[in-house]
Amino acid sequence: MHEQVLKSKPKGVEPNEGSASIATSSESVVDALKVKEWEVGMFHNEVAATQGIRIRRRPPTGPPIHYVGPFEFRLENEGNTPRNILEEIIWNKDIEVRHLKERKPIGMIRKDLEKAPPVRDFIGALRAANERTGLPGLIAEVKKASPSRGILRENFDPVEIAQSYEKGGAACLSVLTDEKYFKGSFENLELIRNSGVKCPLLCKEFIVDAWQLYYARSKGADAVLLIAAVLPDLDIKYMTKICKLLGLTALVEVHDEREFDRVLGIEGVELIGINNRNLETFELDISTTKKLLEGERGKIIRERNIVMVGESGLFTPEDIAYVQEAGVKAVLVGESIVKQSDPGKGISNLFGKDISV
Ligand SMILES: O=C(O)c1ccccc1NCC(=O)[C@H](O)[C@H](O)COP(=O)(O)O
Repeated sequence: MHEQVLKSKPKGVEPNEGSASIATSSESVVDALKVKEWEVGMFHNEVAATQGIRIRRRPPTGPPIHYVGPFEFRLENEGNTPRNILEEIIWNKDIEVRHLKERKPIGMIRKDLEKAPPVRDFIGALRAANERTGLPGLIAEVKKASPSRGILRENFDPVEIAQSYEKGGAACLSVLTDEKYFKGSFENLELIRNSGVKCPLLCKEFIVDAWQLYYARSKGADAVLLIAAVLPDLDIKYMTKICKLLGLTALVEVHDEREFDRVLGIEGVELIGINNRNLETFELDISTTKKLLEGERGKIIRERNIVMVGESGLFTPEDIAYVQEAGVKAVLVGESIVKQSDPGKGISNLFGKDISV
């Protein structure tokens, strides 16, 4: 493996969490633990790689520190530098969730859960909209920014946008809660939930830990996103079970055939999204939805009555017709509607007709 010296620093200067400062015997134990953590992280990645998952999890403490005299060195190699934007988001999320968990352990969240608003039927709302309009049920996304598009809307009032979406005929809403890359927040989710908006809410987060499921529910979410490009099968199985216990709907997202086949192998999945956007390269291609639903996979979906969602890159009535023809009963749309001065009217433009009636 190619390695290069990333940084050196005198001992005692803290470079990032967990680094040792003075070489004592207790610190060599700490170092040994760090090496162990690193190895466990590697093990997780090896298991994930056997399932075709390219997104690696962050090495818990980075690679082991090497001491040379009064200096410590970390080695930069392909194992401790994110390879693409999705991997970078996931590595940051790992750190963020670790800190949030420390501040709010699961025992504390359980108390909040008792006070959480009742769960709304996410899939039921999508099916009802599809039956009512004959068009895919709309999950309208409340999103201020994204890594691929930058700022989408300067004048961003999450509640106003949510209300306008609901008035325009959205069946459900997707609320970005990631702050660093999407300028979203859990505060937005709570504000929308407490504003009188009745649409069920998807907490659009990068889930890396089951703790986040409890947290999302405690903040009023009705559904969460599980990304197959990030989560190994066992995590998806475990998390879908927890979702069921909490009453949450899991929208499991795939982007290619391999991810789709993995998800179809997991019992109890009822809602699957096909993301037309490659989250590693940002490439958009709405034929991804069609390609994945052709042949045997489409047949399985129909037999199991799974609701399919076409996600990303949908801008025109022709795009909607194209993914509907491919077999989706719902669509998840952000950019094309959130950018409109009147997002509700943006929905009519997107569908080519008023779907609120
Ligand atoms: O959109 C991005 O740049 C992005 C980057 C990394 C991870 C996820 C990302 N987007 C999430 C989504 O897929 C979209 O927010 C969602 O499907 C709506 O897409 P669009 O209608 O194209 O805004």
